[in-house]
Amino acid sequence: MLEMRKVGKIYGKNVVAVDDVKLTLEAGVVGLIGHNGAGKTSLMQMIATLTRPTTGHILFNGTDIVKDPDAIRRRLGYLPQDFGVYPNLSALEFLQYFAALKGVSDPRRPVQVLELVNLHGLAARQAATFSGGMRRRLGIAQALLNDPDILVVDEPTAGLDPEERLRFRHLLSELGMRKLVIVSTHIVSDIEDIAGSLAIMRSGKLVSFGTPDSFIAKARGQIWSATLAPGAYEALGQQVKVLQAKRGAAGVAVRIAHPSVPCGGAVAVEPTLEESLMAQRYAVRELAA
Ligand SMILES: Nc1ncnc2c1ncn2[C@@H]1O[C@H](COP(=O)(O)OP(=O)(O)OP(=O)(O)O)[C@@H](O)[C@H]1O
Repeated sequence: MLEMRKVGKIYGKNVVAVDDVKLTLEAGVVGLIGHNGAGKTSLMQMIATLTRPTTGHILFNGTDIVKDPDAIRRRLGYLPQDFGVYPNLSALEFLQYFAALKGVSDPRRPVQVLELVNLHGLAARQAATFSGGMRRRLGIAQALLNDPDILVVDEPTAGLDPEERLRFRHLLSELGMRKLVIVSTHIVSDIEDIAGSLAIMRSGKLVSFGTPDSFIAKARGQIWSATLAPGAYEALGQQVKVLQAKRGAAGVAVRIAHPSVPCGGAVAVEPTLEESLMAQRYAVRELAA
């Protein structure tokens, strides 16, 4: 459905934002994971035809989207990172406005998409009074107006509370049953239960692509749990990669990524997806010690 052939993006003379990305995607949820500045937004903007690749080609159902951007624009929904709402319009008016801009002529469609994102009870309310999660859902509703085959969503859960995150995840997961949903994030937990595949970007390159299980399988036998005295914890922290540390009465409970037994008393544990990605230096998390 969507094929990236050696796609590159250079800003100005020498900022390489995306570097030689080759990837073919079909329906399902794809998590695009990478640190800040990895090139996720740049890649998504090229898919959304908001900017052109400097090198390479992107094909949608076999058609080059630079030569024929309308081929994908008609079938695409895009929720940018900095999506804003017009403060004086109600949720329904906002969608009616976007429907007109997008040439969606069916007058029932704005109401249908409000139902899809579970905001129909708030159709008459001013979007300016919505919470962050409601605004994101309204953003998705806007992106769904044309019933797209591809939905591109950039950092959708930034600033959402846990309940809103969960609701949002369900929504993307449902949409991924029928569409290609590309979700960028640097928060692994946002997509771990819903992504069928993960594309890992670093410094503009696609460094790994696979199912969540394949990343976990690679880390199996390399994630350890141990409880250490504070002094021992500090010494060990210099030698091995500590993924998580929690101080308690019995000492510091740690989870460690290491190719072999890292210390006395360490027990091999089943890796979480986040730990698997952290072990391979694809994801980071602040340590809570
Ligand atoms: N319009 C631009 N002009 C110049 N450099 C840019 C532009 N947009 C992005 N960059 C640079 O390109 C690189 C990739 O940025 P991009 O926004 O694509 O990364 P990202 O993975 O989406 O990051 P984040 O998670 O912070 O949104 C960064 O070095 C960034 O500073």
